[in-house]
This record gives sequence, structure tokens and C-alpha cells, in this order.
Amino acid sequence: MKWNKYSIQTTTEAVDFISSMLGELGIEGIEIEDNVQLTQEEAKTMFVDFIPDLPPDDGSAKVNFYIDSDEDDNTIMDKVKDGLEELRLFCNVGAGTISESQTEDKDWINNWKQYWHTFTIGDLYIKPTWEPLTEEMKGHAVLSIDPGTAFGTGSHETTRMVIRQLQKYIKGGEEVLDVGCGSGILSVVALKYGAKHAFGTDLDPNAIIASHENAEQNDISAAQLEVIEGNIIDDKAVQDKCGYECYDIVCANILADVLEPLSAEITQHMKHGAYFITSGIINTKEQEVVDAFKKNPELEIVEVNHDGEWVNVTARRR
Ligand SMILES: C[S@@+](CC[C@H](N)C(=O)[O-])C[C@H]1O[C@@H](n2cnc3c(N)ncnc32)[C@H](O)[C@@H]1O
Repeated sequence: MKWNKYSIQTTTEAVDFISSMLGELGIEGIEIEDNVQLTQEEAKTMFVDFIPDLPPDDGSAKVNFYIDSDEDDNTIMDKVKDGLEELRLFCNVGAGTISESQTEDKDWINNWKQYWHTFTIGDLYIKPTWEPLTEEMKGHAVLSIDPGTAFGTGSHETTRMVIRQLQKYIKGGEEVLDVGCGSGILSVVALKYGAKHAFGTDLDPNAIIASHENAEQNDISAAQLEVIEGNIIDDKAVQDKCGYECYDIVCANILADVLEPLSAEITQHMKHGAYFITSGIINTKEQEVVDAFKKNPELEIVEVNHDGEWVNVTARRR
């Protein structure tokens, strides 16, 4: 299907007005391009895992929208132009110029898939579900993953670091807690390497769906991988469901701001001697996380590793 893509060059100040004007004209699926940095709070509510570093915000923005090329007879564009002129009367619309291009599809959810291919971490092959099993994978641990809209293809440095730690610390028969399970990738890896059972939690409902699907893809039963939605940090019902003093390994690849309060809560779920493998820590926050861990007298840090600008801190419950 062909789509006409229109881009309005405008200002960050006018973006909300333009979006609602387009909405009133029945135009859905609007994309906004700007350099406004998300706050940590916004990132949490939008399930954005890692906030990208953007160039400085110069106040400019682009609002993109798509119209089915078969239905595009220019009448809608006349209305958009009129709408922009009306907005000019009370806000700074900036240039307000509209550029046009054509695109084959607007399948943003799936477009990234063409760039993600099978890769290895140690002796583990991680392959997208849509790629075939090849001869060279035979005899190796193979993980088939489709993260859906949840985070966790395994290719991010933060996920890779936890996987390396699981390869090191899983000996067989472990109970694993996966806080912020995303696609379920860490639980599935732990089970592939011989863990007995994994329990995942996430705030994002899509993560629950993706984890179930990825377990099934990898012949893991619903009894082996249980997943629930909720926040273990402050929700007693979630804490109760996870259980107490019962885990050999807890992994959590989440932002430092979440790991810090988690480090105070998590030990009650861990057996003595259990490992707490964390990632998702940007190097500028390493010391802050280490300090938070040290405030919990039950935790001792056993390893700190780096991959690019990301940090893994592994601790043990005394
Ligand atoms: C970076 S992703 C990690 C996904 C996957 N575990 C991996 O390593 O690739 C972080 C996940 O943590 C979830 N999350 C953030 N805060 C959380 C919290 N307090 N409790 C549970 N999950 C949380 C997000 O929704 C997201 O799915």
C-alpha cells in the first residue's frame, strides 16, 4: 500500500496544537520529531527503557502524518493549510511549510525487524523467530525471540551483560526472578541454561504478552515461566506473589533510578548467597547505584562490569 507522507516544519510550541488540529480532521498516526529530552518520569510512563542523548533543543519540530495515496485528493491538505493559518493567530507555528514524499508502507512497529539478525553471546545463538535454524546452530543453545513491542532483543549492551552473568552463575536447578522482564529474554536464557523456574514482573502489559509468546517459542511451559504485571518495589500484592527468601538469582535490567529503590527491597525475596544481577546503569550513574547497594547491609557487591557506556553491577545477599 502506498502512502503520501507529509511533514510540517514547525516549532515545539505549536506541536500540540497542530496534532489536535490534525486529529480533528480525522488524521491518525501522527509522528513528532523534535529534540525535547524526555524526563525520567515520562520515560517510565511511556515504557521507554533508555533515554537517548539528543542534540540541544533548538525549538524546532516536525509533525509527520500519512494519507492513503488512493484517498488523497488534496482536499484534506487544503484543510490542513487553513488550520495552520488559523493557529498562526495565537501561536508561533514557525515556517509551517509542508513537504511531501511517498512511502510503501507505514509499518513502524515492524520496520526495525529488517535490521535485526541472528547473533551470538558466548556459545548462545539468539535468533529472531522469523529466521531459520541453520546447520551451524545445531548442538548449541539457541534462543528464538520476537520482542513484539516489549524491550529485549538481546542485542542491547545492557541485556548482553546480564546474559553473560547468567552464563556464569547458572549451574542448574535455580529459581530465578526477572524484574522488568520485557520480552522475557533473560528468563528464557536462564531456563535454557538449566534454571528450574523463572518468575517475571513488568509494568508494561505488552511485556507479559511477549514473555508468554517467547516462552512458547522456546518450548518453555507456562509452569516454568510465570509472568505478572506490577511493581515489586512498592506493591505488597506483587511482592507476595513473587514470594520470599526463595530465589537463587534475581536479574534486573532497568534504569538506575529504579534499581536504587529496588536494591533496598529485593533481598527479602532472595536466599542467602543468591545473586542480584543488575544492568541498565549508564556509566554516569555507576557510583550512585553502588552507593545505593551499599546502603543495604545484606548486599555485597561481587562484580562491576562495563560494556560501552553501560554498567552491570552484580551483588550477593550475605
Ligand atoms: C531495559 S528493559 C529490559 C528488558 C529485558 N529484561 C532485557 O534485559 O532485555 C526494562 C524493562 O523494565 C520494565 N520496568 C521498568 N520499571 C519497572 C519496575 N519498577 N518493575 C518492573 N518492571 C519495570 C520496563 O517496562 C521494561 O520492560
